[in-house]
Amino acid sequence: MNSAAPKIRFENVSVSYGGAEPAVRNVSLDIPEGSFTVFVGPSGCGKTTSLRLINRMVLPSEGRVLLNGRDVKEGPAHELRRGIGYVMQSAGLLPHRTVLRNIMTVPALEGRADKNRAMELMELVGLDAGLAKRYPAELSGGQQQRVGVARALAADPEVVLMDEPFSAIDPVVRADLQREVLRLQRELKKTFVMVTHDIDEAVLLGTRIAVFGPGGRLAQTATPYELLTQPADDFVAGFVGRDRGFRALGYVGAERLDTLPLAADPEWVLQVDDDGRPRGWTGSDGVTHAGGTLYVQGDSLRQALDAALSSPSGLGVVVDAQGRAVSLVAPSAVLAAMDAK
Ligand SMILES: Nc1ncnc2c1ncn2[C@@H]1O[C@H](COP(=O)(O)OP(=O)(O)OP(=O)(O)O)[C@@H](O)[C@H]1O
Repeated sequence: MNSAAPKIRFENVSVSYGGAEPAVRNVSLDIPEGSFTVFVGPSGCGKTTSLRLINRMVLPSEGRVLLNGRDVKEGPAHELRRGIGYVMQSAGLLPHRTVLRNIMTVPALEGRADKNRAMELMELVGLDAGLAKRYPAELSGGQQQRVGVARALAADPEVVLMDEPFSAIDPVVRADLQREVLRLQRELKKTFVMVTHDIDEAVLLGTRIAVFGPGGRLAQTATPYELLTQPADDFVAGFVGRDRGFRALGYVGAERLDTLPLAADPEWVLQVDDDGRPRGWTGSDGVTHAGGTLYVQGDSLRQALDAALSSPSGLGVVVDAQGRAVSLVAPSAVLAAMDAK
């Protein structure tokens, strides 16, 4: 296949379940190979339906969906789905099967169950090998979802679909799982398509974000940065939220950030340890205060602004890769660097 051609293409796709409004309305969308594409939007705007068009769980009423340039309607559904892993909101594990047998569900159907491969997958998704013989009910929600991810990867699919995979998981575990999935996608370089209604999750994970709006309309497809800085219309701007400007800073490198010498402010003395790592700020009253967040050289402007605003002296500490203080940054310098963009 031509490498420039999209992995998945929606061509003027509409889906009607027979209601007054279509669930998906005239959606055209290209999903590049190896991308992490996120479908995001409020409830009921056609995200899940769109995801299911890819593995043919739903058929278009109009238009077509192509995978590798081929209409997904062609050929048997089971062949199509062999190349597409699917992770659901509730992990959807088979309760009477052990973790290991759950992971091997799809390969076993094809007579290719391989226990060593299943153990490798457990390790890949961060599951302790000791859990292999447990049953789903003996796992936490987060562990079950990891099993769901391992199962989706078991047949070595080229595309992985995930439908709100983290929404039933508590926030701390969710952050862990999000990081793992991001790492997995980068490592495996597969095409991931995920549905969420959480814009922060979309911005965190997505390399491409498709925002769905009321009536199953595709309102915008963009990179996270474009979405935060150039929402296509009022609906997208409202959905993305009010602090989008601040979040967009997370994507802006700080190449042209003006910094100050460590002794720039006579009122405040930066304390450092023997290795030059910051240990706090001593004010003119002689009291030493804990420092704020540190800004590691090369990080985004968002981190630079955070360091400046959280510092008791009002000046953020810039550190090198070894954590040694090298300079200071004022909030005004961050704003100037933003303006220069
Ligand atoms: N099997 C179905 N039969 C009839 N109507 C359906 C069916 N599945 C979805 N719908 C309707 O289609 C519309 C889009 O639903 P869909 O589940 O795709 O939206 P969604 O954006 O994923 O929403 P949510 O975030 O709530 O899951 C909704 O109005 C829904 O009620």
